[in-house]
Amino acid sequence: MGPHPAVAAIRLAVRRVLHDILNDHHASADRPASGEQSPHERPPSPLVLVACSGGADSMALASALAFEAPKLGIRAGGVTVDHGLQPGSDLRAEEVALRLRELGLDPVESTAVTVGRDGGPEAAARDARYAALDAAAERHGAAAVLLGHTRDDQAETVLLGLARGSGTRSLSGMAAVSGGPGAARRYRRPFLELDRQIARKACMVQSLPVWDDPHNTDPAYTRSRLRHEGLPALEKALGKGVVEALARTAQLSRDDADALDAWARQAEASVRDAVGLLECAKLYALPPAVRRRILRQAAIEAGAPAGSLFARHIEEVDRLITGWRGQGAINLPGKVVAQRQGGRLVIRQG
Ligand SMILES: Nc1ncnc2c1ncn2[C@@H]1O[C@H](COP(=O)(O)OP(=O)(O)OP(=O)(O)O)[C@@H](O)[C@H]1O
Repeated sequence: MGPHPAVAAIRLAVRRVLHDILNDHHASADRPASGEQSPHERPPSPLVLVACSGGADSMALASALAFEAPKLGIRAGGVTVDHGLQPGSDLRAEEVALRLRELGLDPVESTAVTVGRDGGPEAAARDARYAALDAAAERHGAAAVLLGHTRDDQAETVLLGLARGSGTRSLSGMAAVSGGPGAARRYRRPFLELDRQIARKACMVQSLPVWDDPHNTDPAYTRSRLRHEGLPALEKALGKGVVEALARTAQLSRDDADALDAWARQAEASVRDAVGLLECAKLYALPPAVRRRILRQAAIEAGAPAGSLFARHIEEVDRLITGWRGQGAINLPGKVVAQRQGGRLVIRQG
């Protein structure tokens, strides 16, 4: 008898991603940086780490990784981050690490972080967590880090973007593959198209103990309210397919955003004058979606931090082009100033 369908589903999702990681690994081994590597030298087997909170999604992920990796000659390890936000969280983290070792993962580490306050509690915890995961990946020379985000998490992310009134990039949610410092394809999300219930079921039938983070049900957190009140209300009003539709929206938006980004990169060179300043008349002629991307990029290059640059900032800069009535300089985050001078748009740190 084969494995339970839920277990088969999580394993298949992980196996696909491990194949991608192996392909990337072999491609990079085929390009020796020094040119001195012997063509017969086999690259060492890659290490893949699972980022595990001890929750159902990432425990299911850890179990599938432990099962699939050895079959492909991949080493599998795990990291759990102790955010230090609840009493006894250090013991919890040790317990999660123990469970990961019991699954046969090696190396396994539990790493403690200090969560700051920047951007609110959720964003601060996330920043600290990714910094710790990046550091662990570097320390162990890992080829990739797996994250347990599911299709439900993706739907929540799309709704949050929608409610913020942001553009297609934000509606495109989380990428199946994304980067960390110095490693463009470090993070992989094998469960992004998988129903959260399947991960839960897979833990249950494998008798894996899971821990439910109290933050996930704490109504003080926006995402938690969305998960427990917002999405169920939407499903009640619109039908069960909402989560799937939102996840599909993410993919469609990602493709659109990628295409518009590419268009903006191409158009950028054509709107600059001989000394590299942006020409307002040429910007005016572009579609707003392309023009705003160019303006946003120019602000970032001038030193505005991407994370604090919002749509309303760019709209205001855009009005220097489309609604010119002699406005003064526009102040942007990072002490960047945008102003119109003699038909040119000057964006620089002031
Ligand atoms: N404390 C942690 N240590 C290590 N990885 C974590 C931790 N918290 C979250 N992650 C990783 O980030 C993913 C998303 O976490 P998030 O808290 O947004 O989702 P979740 O639905 O609570 O996931 P899970 O059920 O796995 O806890 C997790 O699946 C896991 O891979």
